[in-house]
Amino acid sequence: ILNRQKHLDQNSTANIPPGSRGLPLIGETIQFIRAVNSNKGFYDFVRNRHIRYGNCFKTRIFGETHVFLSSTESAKAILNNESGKFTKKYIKSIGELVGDRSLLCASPHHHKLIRGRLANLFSTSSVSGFIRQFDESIIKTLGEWENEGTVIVLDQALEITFRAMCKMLMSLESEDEVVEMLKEDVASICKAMLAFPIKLPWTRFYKGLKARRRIINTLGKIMSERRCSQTEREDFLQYLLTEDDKACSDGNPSLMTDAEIQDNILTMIIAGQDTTASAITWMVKYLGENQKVLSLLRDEQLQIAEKNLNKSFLSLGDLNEMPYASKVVKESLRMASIVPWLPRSVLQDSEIEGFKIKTGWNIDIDARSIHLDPMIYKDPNKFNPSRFDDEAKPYSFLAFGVGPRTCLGINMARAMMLVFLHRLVTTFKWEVMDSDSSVEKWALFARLKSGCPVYVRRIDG
Ligand code: HEM
Repeated sequence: ILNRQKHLDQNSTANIPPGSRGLPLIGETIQFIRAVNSNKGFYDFVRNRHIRYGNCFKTRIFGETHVFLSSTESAKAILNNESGKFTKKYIKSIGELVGDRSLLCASPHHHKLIRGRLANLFSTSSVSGFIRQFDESIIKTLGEWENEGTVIVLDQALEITFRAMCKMLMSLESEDEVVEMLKEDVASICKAMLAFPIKLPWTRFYKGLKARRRIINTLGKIMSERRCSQTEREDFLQYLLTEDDKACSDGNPSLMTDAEIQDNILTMIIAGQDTTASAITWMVKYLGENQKVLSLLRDEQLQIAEKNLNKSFLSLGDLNEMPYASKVVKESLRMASIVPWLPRSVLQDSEIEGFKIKTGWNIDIDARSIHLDPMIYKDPNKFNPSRFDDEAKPYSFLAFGVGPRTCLGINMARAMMLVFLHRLVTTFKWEVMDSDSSVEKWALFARLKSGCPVYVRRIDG
């Protein structure tokens, strides 16, 4: 496949990508929603068309044209975006739910400013502090598991990651009343993200919007209380407010408005909770089904546990000494492809892989197909962390994206997965009680429908 990306000229012989435009006006939206509402999940819609049409195809959903691409060459060109011809774009429903000031939806210029501000929050020292907090919380949760019993991993992981996000962003503790309410509202927003953007009281989308409004109000109240409080907190919100106040008192314009801070705190909860919890759940399933891998992993982790006998919590240094666990995390992310495709919009007519791509179309890099391409990964459906002993082919590992829109929380996410792994494998043995790989309906990120029930037994029990 040629990776030629150039201005279309009058004489271009490039073709329009293959694919069906579906019915007038609604295109293939019904087929898409049918997949969203099935146990195979919304990716099934893309998988079927990828099989039928190949690495580049076109469809129409929610009134817009989408082109799906699944080659490392197109990933490189589009995600790096050196030509400046592409911008990030989510479907309308997602945009309205996270808010137009969220860095997910901001214009390229605005995105640069907000990302610059938020990137400071993810410094090495902030990740180090987070690891300690997170470890403490994991130890507490695993301590509550019975000596022997069945645990639903997804429920536990959603709880743990939500608590971690609330603490890191706003110093909210699980006992705080507001946390439970926020959790339910965030879940309603996530369920509304793939819904028809119809605002009628009984629709999923409307309920998601109402949940968003409640969250924004709560965040507004938390911010006002913070401004009046004498207590200095060490969290993301404090940092954003202090920087902002400093700029204003120096006579500079506000760095981020309150509305921007609110949209972006909400964005970080949504971007960080569900994704990491789903990834942890798949990882537990893959390990439970691959005992040889688990045994190698446990050997590595028990050595670290032994070395840390006199230390209560893991540090960043410990996580840097987990080469096998890091490969387990990477392999789990490859196989699960939690974010199945990376959405962009075309700002200027282009030619990609020999096909015409028109201004205004959406272009989606199909990360899942790349992750499961046998030409890139040998035996792609085999869970084999050692495949990452060698460097992966450039642009073939897209779990966190690449380029200027790479996941901001990548180090936090990896840290959460490694800390969870360490505590799990050094405390428990487990058996996966339901091997069904069906995914939850309406979920934006691939979540196991079974939630992955496991029967756990303490190692020393
Ligand atoms: C395993 C867990 C996670 C996965 C698989 C994941 C994956 C991704 C992916 C694929 C993107 C979009 C990249 C693109 O479109 O090119 C993204 C963006 C983002 N992620 Fe994550 N993420 C995870 C955890 C987190 C966490 C823990 C946080 C924050 C605490 C976070 C914050 C963000 C933000 C703010 C963006 C938007 C970046 C931008 O548009 O500039 N993510 N993530």
